[in-house]
Amino acid sequence: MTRLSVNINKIATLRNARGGNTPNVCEAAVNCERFGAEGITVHPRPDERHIRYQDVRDLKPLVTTEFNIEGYPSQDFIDLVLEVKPEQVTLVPDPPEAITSNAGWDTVKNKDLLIGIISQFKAAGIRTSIFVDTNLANVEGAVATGTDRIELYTEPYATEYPEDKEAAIRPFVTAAKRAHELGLEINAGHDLSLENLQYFYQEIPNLAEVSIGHALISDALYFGLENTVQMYKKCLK
Ligand SMILES: CC(=O)[C@@H](O)[C@H](O)COP(=O)(O)O
Ligand SMILES: NCC(=O)COP(=O)(O)O
Repeated sequence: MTRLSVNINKIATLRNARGGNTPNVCEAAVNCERFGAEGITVHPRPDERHIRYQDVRDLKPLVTTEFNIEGYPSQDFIDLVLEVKPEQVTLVPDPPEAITSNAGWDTVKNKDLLIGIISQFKAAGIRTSIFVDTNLANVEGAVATGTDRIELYTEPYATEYPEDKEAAIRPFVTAAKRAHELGLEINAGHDLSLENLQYFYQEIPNLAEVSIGHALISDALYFGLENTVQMYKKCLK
C-alpha cells in the first residue's frame, strides 16, 4: 500500500495572507485525515513563509496518522524535530532563499553531515528520509548516511510527463529498483498531481508514500478538500 501524505504548506500560505487564523491549519490537517489522508506533511522554512514552527508544535497532538516534517537540517530545525518527535523527518538541501525544493542531496559530498544528523533522529526513534534525485550515485550514497528511506524528487518526472511519460518514468524506475536492492524504503514527492500520479504509482515498485501539497490544495479550490483527497487516493489503487 502506498500512503498519501498531504502537505498542508499552502493552507498556511492562505492563512498568512491575511494575518489571522483562517483557514485554520490544524483543522485542515484533522479534516484531511478524516477524508482519508494517511499522513500529514509540513515543511517549516526558515522564513516561516507558510508553516510556522508553532504550527508544527500545535499539529503534533492532533495528527493521528503519520506526521512528516520536512526541511533543511539547520540547528533550529533539528531542535524542533527532536522536540516534536514526528513519525518521520525528511531532510532537504534547500537553501533559505529557495522558492521551493528544487534538488535532492548530493549524498556523497554531504555524507558526513547527513550521518551526524540522521543518527540524532534515529536515536530519538524518528524514521528518516532524505530527498534525492534519480542519479544512482546519490541513491547508492544514501545507504552510507544511515537513512531509513529516500524521497525521490519528482519534479523532473512531472515536467517531462506531458511530453513523454515513458521517458519521464524511466530514471525513476531504475532508481527505485536500485534503492530497493540496497534495502532503502522509497517515498516520492514534488509536483505530483492528478495528471501524473496514477502512472507514477503503477510504474514504481515498492513505493511506501507520496507526499503531495501544491497541486492537491490547488485542486481543492475547485473540487473541495474531501473530494480532492479521495480523488488522489483513487490514483493509488
Ligand atoms: C520537499 C518538497 O518537495 C516539498 O516540501 C516542497 O518543498 C514544498 O515546499 P513549498 O510548499 O514551500 O513549495
Ligand atoms: N515532499 C513533497 C511534498 O511534501 C509536497 O510537494 P508539492 O506537492 O507541494 O510539490
